[in-house]
Amino acid sequence: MEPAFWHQRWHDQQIGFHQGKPTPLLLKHWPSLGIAPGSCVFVPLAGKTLDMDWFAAQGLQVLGVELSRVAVEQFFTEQGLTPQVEESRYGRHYRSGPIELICGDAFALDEAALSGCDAVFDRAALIALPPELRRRYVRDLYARLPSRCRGLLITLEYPEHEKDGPPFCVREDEVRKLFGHDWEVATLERRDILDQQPIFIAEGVTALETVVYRLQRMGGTPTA
Ligand SMILES: C[S@@+](CC[C@H](N)C(=O)[O-])C[C@H]1O[C@@H](n2cnc3c(N)ncnc32)[C@H](O)[C@@H]1O
Repeated sequence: MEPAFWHQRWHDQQIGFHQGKPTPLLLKHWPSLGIAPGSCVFVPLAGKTLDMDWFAAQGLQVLGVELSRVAVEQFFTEQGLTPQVEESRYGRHYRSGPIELICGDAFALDEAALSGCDAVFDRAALIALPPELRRRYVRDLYARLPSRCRGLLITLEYPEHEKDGPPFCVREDEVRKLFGHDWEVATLERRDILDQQPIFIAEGVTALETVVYRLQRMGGTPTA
C-alpha cells in the first residue's frame, strides 16, 4: 500500500476501518498486560482511532503515528482538542495533554523516537499492510521498540481467495514467524465475527475470525 492509497482514502473519507468507539477487545484484554499508569503506549498506523482517547483516560501517555494529516487533524478536532504543533525530522507532531500524534511515516521512526514507549497496541495496522511490507514493518519498526515493551496485536483471518486486502488475512503461523525471534507471542482469544461484519459478507467472505495476541519483547519482564 503506497502512501497515495491512504491519502486518497482519507481524502474521500473511505474509512470503514474507523470505529465510533474504542476497540472492545482492547478494553477486555489490556488490563491483563499490567501496564502501569503513566506508561507510554505506541499506536502505529493510528488513523483517528478512539483507542488513543481510551488510553489517555486510563492515565497512559500515547505516541501515535499516522501518514494522513486529514486523519490527525480530524482526531483532535473531533475530540475538541487544540494541539500544539511542531516539526521534527519524523514529521509534524501534534500534542495535547497525554496524546502525541506524529503525522509522518511510521517506517521513518528510529530508536530515539520510540525510546519512551513501554507498550504497543496494533489494531488494523499490521493487517493494513501487504505481505512484504508486513515483514519490513515487524523487522524494522517493532525492532526499534525498547526491550521492556509488551502489547496487544489484533488480526483478522478469512479465506484469502475470497477478498483482496486491506484488511489482509494474517494467519497465526505468519504472526509467529514474523515476531518469532524477538517477541514472545501468546494467543489470548480467537473469535468468529462474521455475523457482525455485513461488508465482508457482501463481498462474499464465508468465514471471518479476529485473533488477539499478547506480545512481549524477549528479554522483557513477562506478566501473569
Ligand atoms: C486501516 S487504517 C487503521 C487505523 C487505526 N489503527 C484504526 O484502528 O482505526 C491504517 C492507517 O495506517 C495509515 N498508514 C498507512 N501506512 C502508514 C505509514 N507508513 N506510516 C504511518 N501511517 C500509515 C493509514 O493512513 C491509515 O490511517
